[in-house]
Amino acid sequence: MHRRPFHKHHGGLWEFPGGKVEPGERPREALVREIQEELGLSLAPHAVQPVAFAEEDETGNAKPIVIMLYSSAWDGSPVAALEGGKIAWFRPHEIDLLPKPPLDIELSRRLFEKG
Ligand SMILES: Nc1nc2c([nH]c(=O)n2[C@@H]2O[C@H](COP(=O)(O)OP(=O)(O)OP(=O)(O)O)[C@@H](O)[C@H]2O)c(=O)[nH]1
Repeated sequence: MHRRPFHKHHGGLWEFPGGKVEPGERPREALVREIQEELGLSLAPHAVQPVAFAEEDETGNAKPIVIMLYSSAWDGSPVAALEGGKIAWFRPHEIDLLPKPPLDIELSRRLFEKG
């Protein structure tokens, strides 16, 4: 998990590592790029598999955020939180207890199949 830098939106909260899809990019290409930039890890695009998605409530933001969660195999170990914040490994029951932004709460429920 990645703890967002304190000065940013949702600062100090733990999220699944990733980032925004750039124009002209496929979602999984964005994930491979973001994981390289943020963690220094190379993912093979064919090893990346969709797991779940979560979307902001439509009654709120006029452009609701959608976050797609993928799983992947990889080689090596994450170097560090290369773009700020902190990274750490947690077991599922520990992820449950971490303070997280709303969509990551939903994604972790889906990932660990709690409905
Ligand atoms: N992970 C996560 N991010 C959320 C949620 N809701 C929400 O508005 N966001 C926002 O979505 C954006 C995610 O973009 P990002 O992962 O590239 O984060 P970032 O702050 O490094 O991006 P930026 O500095 O380029 O804006 C952040 O501004 C984050 O605050 C949520 O539930 N989970």
